[in-house]
Parts: sequence; C-alpha cells; structure tokens
Amino acid sequence: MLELKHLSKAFDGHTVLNDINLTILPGKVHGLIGANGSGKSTLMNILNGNETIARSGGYTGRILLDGRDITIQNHSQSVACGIAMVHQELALFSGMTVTENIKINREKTRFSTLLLPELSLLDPNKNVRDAQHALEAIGAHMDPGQVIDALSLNQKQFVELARELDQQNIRLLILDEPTSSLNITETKALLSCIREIADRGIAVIFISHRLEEIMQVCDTVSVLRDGTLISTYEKADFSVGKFADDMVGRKIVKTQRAAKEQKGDVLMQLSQINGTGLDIREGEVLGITGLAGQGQELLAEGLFGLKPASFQARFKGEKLSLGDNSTLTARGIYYLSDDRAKTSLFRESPVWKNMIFGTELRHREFLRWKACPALSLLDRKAIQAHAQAMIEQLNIVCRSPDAPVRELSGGNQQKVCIARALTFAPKLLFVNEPTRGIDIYSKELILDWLLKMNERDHTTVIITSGELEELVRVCDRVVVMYQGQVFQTFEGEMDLEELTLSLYGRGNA
Ligand SMILES: Nc1ncnc2c1ncn2[C@@H]1O[C@H](COP(=O)(O)OP(=O)(O)OP(=O)(O)O)[C@@H](O)[C@H]1O
Repeated sequence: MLELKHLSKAFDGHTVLNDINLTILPGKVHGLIGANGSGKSTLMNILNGNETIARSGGYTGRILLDGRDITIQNHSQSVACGIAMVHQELALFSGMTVTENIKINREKTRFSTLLLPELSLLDPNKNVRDAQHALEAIGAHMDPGQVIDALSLNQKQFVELARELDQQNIRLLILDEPTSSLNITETKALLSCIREIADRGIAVIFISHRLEEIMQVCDTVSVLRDGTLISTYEKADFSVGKFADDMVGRKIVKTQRAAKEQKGDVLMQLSQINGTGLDIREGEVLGITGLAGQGQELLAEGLFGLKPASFQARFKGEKLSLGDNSTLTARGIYYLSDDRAKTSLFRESPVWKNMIFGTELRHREFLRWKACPALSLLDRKAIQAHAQAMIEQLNIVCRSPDAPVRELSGGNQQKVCIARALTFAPKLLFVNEPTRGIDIYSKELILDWLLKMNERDHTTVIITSGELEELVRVCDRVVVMYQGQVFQTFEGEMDLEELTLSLYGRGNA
C-alpha cells in the first residue's frame, strides 16, 4: 500500500533519517522500534505532514501510495491519503468536551445549505452519538460530555485514538507509543483493538518501547538505529534479544537491588488519605502503584497543589500546607511530573536551562558571585560543563546543551527532566513514571541513577509507576492504591502476581 524509497531528512544539516526503504502492507501491523532519538517520530511526522518537517526544509526521497508517487507537504495532503496519527504528546483542546475534541473539524450539522454551510447549526445529538460510537469501538467508557481537562492522561489517550478513528477512509493508522500511559487492562484492550483495526484492512504502524507488546501485536518489525533502518523481521523471526541488539548495539544489564528492611525515621507522614495513611521512611525507595484513577498520582500532585486534595502532610513532624511549593522546595522536597510537555519543561529554552532551572541557589558553583547568591549572574562555563556531564551520563541525544528542548525526541526530553531532579539533589524526590517513553537501554540507566541518588546522596525516592516489574526490581517497599486509599504494602521479596491482584482490590488489605 505504501512504499518509502531512499527517504532522508536533516535538521540544520544534521541528518536524522538516512536512506530509509520501507514497505507497508494493508491489514498488517508494522512495528517500528529504535532507541530514543533514532528517528521514529520524525519518519512518522513526514507521513503525517507535520509542519515541523516542511518548515525545516522538507524531506528527500520518494513516497508511493498504491504504486503512485505522492508528495506530503502538509497535514491536509496526509489526511487526503487516508493517513491518521496518534502522537506521543497529546494534542487535545483544553476547555472543550470529549465529543468536541473527537468531532473537531468534522462536526455533524443540521439545517445545512450548500450555499451557506457556515450558517448551519451543530447537531449535538449526532455528534455525541458519533463520539460514543468511536469510543466504544476501542473499548473506552467515558462520558462524552465531560470536559477534557477532567480526564486522566490515559483517558485522554483514548480520546485521541477515537478522534483519529472517527475519520472516514482511513488507510494507515500511525500510533506513536499509544500504550505508554495505559495500565495493564487498558493496554490489553488497546492491543486487541489494534488487531481488529488491522483486520478491517487498515495498515497500522505501531511504535513502542515495550518489546513484549511489539512481539504480541505486530506482523512485521523494523528497527531504526541513529536514523538508519538496519533490519526488518517477519513474525517467525521475532526475538527480544535480536531487537535489543539491533536497537542499541550493546548489552543491556537490568538494574536490580535487593529490598532493604526499613529502619529509618519517618521523614514524611501522609494521613487522612480517604481514611488511610502512609509513612515515608528516611532513605527508602518506595514505589506507589495502582490502576488508573485510584489516587496514586494524587499524593504528589496534591502535595504540590497541582490537583485539589484533602489529605494531611507532615515533614519531620512539621505540618505542611498543600501547594505551598516554596516551603516544599526549601525543605528539599521535589516533584517530577509525568506530563513533561505541560508541567516539566520550558520547550523553547535550551537543554542546560531546563537542567538547572530552580536549582541555581543550591549550587554555588553555578554562580559567579558566590558571596552574594541572590544578586549573582550565572556562571555559564560551570553550567555548560554540568549540562555536558549530564548529557553523557544519561545518554541524552542532542546537538549541544544550547539546543532548545523542543528539538529533542520525547524520550530525551524525559531524560532532561531526570537530569534536573539529579541537579536539584532533593532530600525527598517524588517522581512520576520516570521511564515512560524511554528506550530499553536508557530505562536501566534512569533506574540506576535513581538508586545512585538514594545510595550516594541519601535521597528518599518515591516512584509512582504502573511498571510493576521495574518497581519490584528497585524498590524497598511498594504501596498499592485502590479506590483512593492506601490498600496494601509489599516489602522484602515481592511477588509480581500478588502485586497485580492487589491492583484490582484483591488480596490482604
Ligand atoms: N524540530 C527539530 N529540530 C531539530 N532536530 C530535531 C527536530 N525534531 C527532531 N529532531 C532530532 O531528530 C532526531 C530524531 O528524533 P525523533 O523524535 O524522531 O526520535 P524518536 O526515535 O522518535 O525518539 P523517542 O523514542 O525518544 O521518541 C533527534 O536527534 C532529535 O533531536
């Protein structure tokens, strides 16, 4: 159906895709894998007519649809070819409802006349029905009248998918890491939905860092490394080992630490969490998990005033006001959100600035006049050296520390956030989904750094994550949240199966 021939792309003379040849068949799921920054999103952005491609000089090479050459210079041309894409970063309209987001630009109207279509009225019933239909087709249950902002990240992901599937005449659906914010049940539902979409004759390109999902759902897999397509495998030849070798070209060592018995003092006490409480002990690595919407993110988000919450918090006995962030950061408490685009990055600012923002006064070496920190200018040389070291240690793919963060691939942006937490050197770090969107090699690097912070800098680390297997590998304790309450705590040798059951409210509460 679609063929790419000798496709290449450069940004400012820097080649990020090099002579790509790829064939996409109808009714098949084609997996695209590669390390962070290997060029997956760029390749898909070309097919989707993303404006960043045209603005940066377009691409070279040929794209053939049904054997005929096509040019994709803008999004309309891509839509006309039947190409739809769900992006890694969500693209929804805040303040509008689920239906409005799904039907945007394709609204059903009544009293429409050919002469003055602008004067026709929206048909709310038909639009809601369409939205409901699109949501049901992918197994998502939500009120179509709800405002988008009230939804969790994973619900928003389903709305994006529903919006794309609501388009008529789709021939190719591109999914850029669609499962990264979904829990086990939702992922399962989405994967079977992807198979159904393919069975309707639609070609699917599926990008994911979760190789088990790739093995499960794809018919063919292509591997990109540093912008070059280095291999394509058919289902019979799939092997996680081969994928990993081709992607990163080096051995991946899984980070693991035996759970330590918790003997430290209580550092933070959270109480009145819907009638339950949680003591965080000094020096521990604590995992917090739960299915979506069970209140696990609300602890950190409530503490930092990002969402309304009513629990009580004490730090070393001192009562804290929720949302009083200057006091929280002054006490060395830090939060890294999973919503990097909205709350964690200054996209137009350079990598170095994103790495040190808010940490300047904790690092005298970043200041020129060390005796007078509040009035000091920044010492750019020291900061550049620090940023360069972070880039190397976290394997961040970027032109230089001066590159604006928006130029970085999704996974590398995530690593910049982690670099800022490392730079802040908190006493207590809350980090939400630290390995989301991160390739298999860098995942271990990040987990390794979180453990290093814990061991070397004595940082107490609280990881909120749906990646149970990772939590079991690195945490001393794992707390399961269920229906807004602290439901069960696991420590010592943790059993993955028991932990999974606990997510559904089963087990010894
Ligand atoms: N607008 C841009 N300007 C300059 N460079 C860019 C731009 N967009 C992407 N790049 C560069 O192109 C390379 C490939 O990025 P891309 O986003 O395609 O990677 P990816 O494989 O999708 O990574 P990830 O798994 O992290 O999402 C990266 O080095 C990135 O910095």
